[in-house]
Amino acid sequence: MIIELDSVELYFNERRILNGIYLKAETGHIVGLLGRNGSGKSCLLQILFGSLRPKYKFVKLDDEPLTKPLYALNIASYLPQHHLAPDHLKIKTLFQIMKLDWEDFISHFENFQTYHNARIGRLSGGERRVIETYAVLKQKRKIILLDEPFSNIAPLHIEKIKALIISEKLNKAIMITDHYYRDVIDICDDLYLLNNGCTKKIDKLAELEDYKYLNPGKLKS
Ligand SMILES: Nc1ncnc2c1ncn2[C@@H]1O[C@H](COP(=O)(O)OP(=O)(O)OP(=O)(O)O)[C@@H](O)[C@H]1O
Repeated sequence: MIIELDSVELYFNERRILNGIYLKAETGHIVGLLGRNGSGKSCLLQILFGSLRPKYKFVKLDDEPLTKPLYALNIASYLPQHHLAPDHLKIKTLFQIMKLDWEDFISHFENFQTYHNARIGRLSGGERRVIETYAVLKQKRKIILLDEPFSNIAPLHIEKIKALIISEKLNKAIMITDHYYRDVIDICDDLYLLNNGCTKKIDKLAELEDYKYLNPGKLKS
C-alpha cells in the first residue's frame, strides 16, 4: 500500500502555514518528518489523517485519488501530540477498547505491571506516552501516524519503542515526527524536512545543516 499527500495549502486567517507539500509513505517503510517548532508538522499529520481540513490537498491511495478522510476509512491510527485518552480512563479499559494485549505490553514494559487497574491520568507524562504510543502502534491499521511519540520518554523506553516501531512496519506504513531527531533518523527509511511550508526529501543528512535545521557540525557531535 502506498499513500501520497500532495499540493497541500493550509492557511490560518491570512497566514500561510503549508504549501508545496509532497509526502509518500508505503507499507514496510518508516517515514521521518523533521522541522522546527511551528513549521507545521502536527498540522500535516492531522491533514493526512483527515482531522484538519486545509484549503486544498490531494491524497492518493495506491494511485487512486482518495476523497474520504483516512479516519473515516478506518485504515489509519493517529497519535496526537497531546493526550490520546482522558485522564479518568482506566488503563485496563483503554486496553479493552483498543483491543490490546496486556501480557504482550508487559513483556516489553515489565515496570508497568502494577498499573493495570490505574487511571491513565495518574501516570507520569512519560509513562502515559509509552502506553499511548504502544496503543496506537499496535492497532491493526495500514497507516500509523505518530506525533512526538518520544516526548518525555526515558532513553531505555525510547529504545523499546523504536524496536516496536521497526517490528510493526512489516505490515504498516508508519510516519513519525519528533524533535528527538537522532532517534527518528535511526529508524526511518525515508526522511523529509518541513521548511518554509514546503517538504524537502532529505537524501544526505548534511542537508539538515544546509537547510539550517541543525547547526553546522551538529551531526558529527
Ligand atoms: N488552530 C490554529 N489556529 C491558528 N494557528 C494555528 C492553529 N493550529 C496551528 N497553528 C499554527 O500553525 C503553525 C504550525 O503548527 P504545528 O502545530 O503544525 O507546528 P509543529 O511543526 O508541529 O510545531 P512543534 O514542533 O512546536 O510541535 C504554528 O505557527 C501554529 O501556531
